[in-house]
Amino acid sequence: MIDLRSDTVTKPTQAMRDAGYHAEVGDDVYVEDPTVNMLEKKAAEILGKEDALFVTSGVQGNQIAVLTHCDKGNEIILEEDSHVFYYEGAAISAFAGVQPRTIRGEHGAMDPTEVEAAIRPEDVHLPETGMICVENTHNRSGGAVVPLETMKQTYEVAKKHGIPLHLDGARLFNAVAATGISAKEYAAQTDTVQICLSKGLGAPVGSIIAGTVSFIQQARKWRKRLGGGLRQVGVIAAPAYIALSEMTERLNEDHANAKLLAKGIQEAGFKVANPVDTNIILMDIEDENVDAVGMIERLESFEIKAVAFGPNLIRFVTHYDVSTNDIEKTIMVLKEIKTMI
Ligand SMILES: Cc1ncc(COP(=O)(O)O)c(CN[C@H](C(=O)O)[C@H](C)O)c1O
Repeated sequence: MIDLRSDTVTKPTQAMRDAGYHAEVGDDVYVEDPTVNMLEKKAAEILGKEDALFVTSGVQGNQIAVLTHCDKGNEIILEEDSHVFYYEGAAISAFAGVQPRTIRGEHGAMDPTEVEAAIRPEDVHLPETGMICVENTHNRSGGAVVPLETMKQTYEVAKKHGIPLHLDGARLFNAVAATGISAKEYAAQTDTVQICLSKGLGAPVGSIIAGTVSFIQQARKWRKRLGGGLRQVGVIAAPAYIALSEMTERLNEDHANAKLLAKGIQEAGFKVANPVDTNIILMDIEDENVDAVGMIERLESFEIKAVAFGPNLIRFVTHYDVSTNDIEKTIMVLKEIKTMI
């Protein structure tokens, strides 16, 4: 089985499993788990933030950021295909009582001028803009890297208007690997940032949110309110620590595999819809005699898994558990399928 559905399917390495087994633990509600404390300290250092908090998932991290930054009745500005808007079950409204103000980005990057134009003026009729949310890399644009300059200009707008900027950096380290720009430099253009340890970095569970000491203090309270008060969390924080400290360097391997697959998709006679900056490839089958559901079924008959990103769009994601050999097999299968449709 070659699983190209997502980098969320990565399984922990043996070293991660051993680390979890041997982890020193304590009750994290009393902030006494030495392993998660070490992970949070390391994450804050890497991201150049005062403090950090381990959370159970990227969604929990993003939603805690919304709950901490915003008040009920606020509006948040975010990209129309962003994860926070598209895939988090309207949690921003369900939990935080805020409404989205979406902007269509170019390869996932919102135009800072459009962001500024969307900020609400003070008026009794209008919601206050409570937060601006950026996503880098941008999942639904095919893992597109949002340029640092765009992030800088967006953050300038946010600071000018006194509005907090949160980065959904679920795949931030993929942007780092693609550009050579450090996580700290990207995070410097944000007030708060969420990074996933459980995707391409291979941890079994977990994300980190980072920001000021005061933000993390409030975020810890919101995490508790959401039932996220973790006890002997070192068992999963130890693998996450390995993910953060040892698994970022290898992401270029995933990017090379992604480019190899993109080339093979084109050789097989299909179209690639994105520039393939990182580890995500979008295959456009609009002109084919099969839709996304039919293509997924055909791939599965050859023991290859992918996901539909639209009626005629297939997403493939490369990751730690996909080898170059798997990519070559996938290309051969696509060539075979092309002769069948
Ligand atoms: C940009 C971004 N931010 C946040 C999340 C949520 O992370 P988790 O809650 O799954 O840990 C995801 C997960 N993305 C998943 C995937 O790509 O397969 C699905 C779509 O939820 C994400 O892509």
